[in-house]
Amino acid sequence: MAGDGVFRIGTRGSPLALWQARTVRAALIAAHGLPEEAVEIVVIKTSGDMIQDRALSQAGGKGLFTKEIDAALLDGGVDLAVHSAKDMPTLFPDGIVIAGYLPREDVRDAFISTRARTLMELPQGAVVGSASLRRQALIRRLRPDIRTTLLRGNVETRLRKIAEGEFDATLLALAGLKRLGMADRVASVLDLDAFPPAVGQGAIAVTARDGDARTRAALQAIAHAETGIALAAERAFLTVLDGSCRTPIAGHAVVEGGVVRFRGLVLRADGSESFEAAREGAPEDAARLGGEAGRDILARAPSDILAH
Ligand SMILES: NCc1[nH]cc(CCC(=O)O)c1CC(=O)O
Repeated sequence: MAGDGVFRIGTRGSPLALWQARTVRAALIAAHGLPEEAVEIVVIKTSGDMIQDRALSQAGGKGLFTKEIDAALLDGGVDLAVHSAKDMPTLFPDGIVIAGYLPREDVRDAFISTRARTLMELPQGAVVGSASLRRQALIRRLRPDIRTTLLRGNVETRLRKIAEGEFDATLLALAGLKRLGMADRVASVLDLDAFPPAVGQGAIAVTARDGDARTRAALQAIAHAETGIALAAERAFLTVLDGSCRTPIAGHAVVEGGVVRFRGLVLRADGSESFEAAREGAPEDAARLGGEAGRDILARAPSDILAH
């Protein structure tokens, strides 16, 4: 859209979002030998940024972080947008496509606490703050005695509340902490098997207008194919199960030696039950494999777990 040859990148304004947008900007400049002024960052406030007092699952779900940015893309105010893949809705409006993903960061969750080194070592009845239904359910599956309460806000706010003793512990994505240079706050890293990540965790997605060949071609040069394959499996899984954004869901795919391996999990909110499915196959079948895993769980899980 930009007749001036400039690429405008839309992003939220949180420190993590800005880090992600700057990383995409630097990658574009490096890949195409662009001058600094050829890629601009445009900060866009989203509805999700204004809700701090309740879980987002209670406020309308994930489109909250993308709606205003999608509108800016569609009206040409920006040419591409950068998102944490974890916070994206399963569907974008007509006319917007995911043009690629950056190479994925570590997908695991990190344990942060002033009281213990690991989740299992927390004292009986400890209070863990988290806004994530998945983390709450996985915690209670491992430690039914632990109380989980709502803890929202950006990464810095959450770390401050732990330091001030408002909660005994919290869990955050290791990816975000690394990007913000705060990995030194991590007490321990959770095991992938016991604590599978959210769909998209650690991945950064770039969206563009479907018909904008110039921007899409430019993004092709920085897109990481294996991350795209993994995300195709994970997002297909989520799409099948997305009946309710109040269901704790985990999903993770890896591409190794030309094979994609996916594992997905649906939990009851209190962690008392969980349903798992795994598939592996050719990378070009990634979306089909993720979707099959989702339907497998749909066929087995009690309907009240997945109900609205
Ligand atoms: N929901 C907020 C959010 N979205 C992406 C990340 C971390 C970075 C990532 O997963 O790429 C976080 C914070 C967190 O869960 O700790």
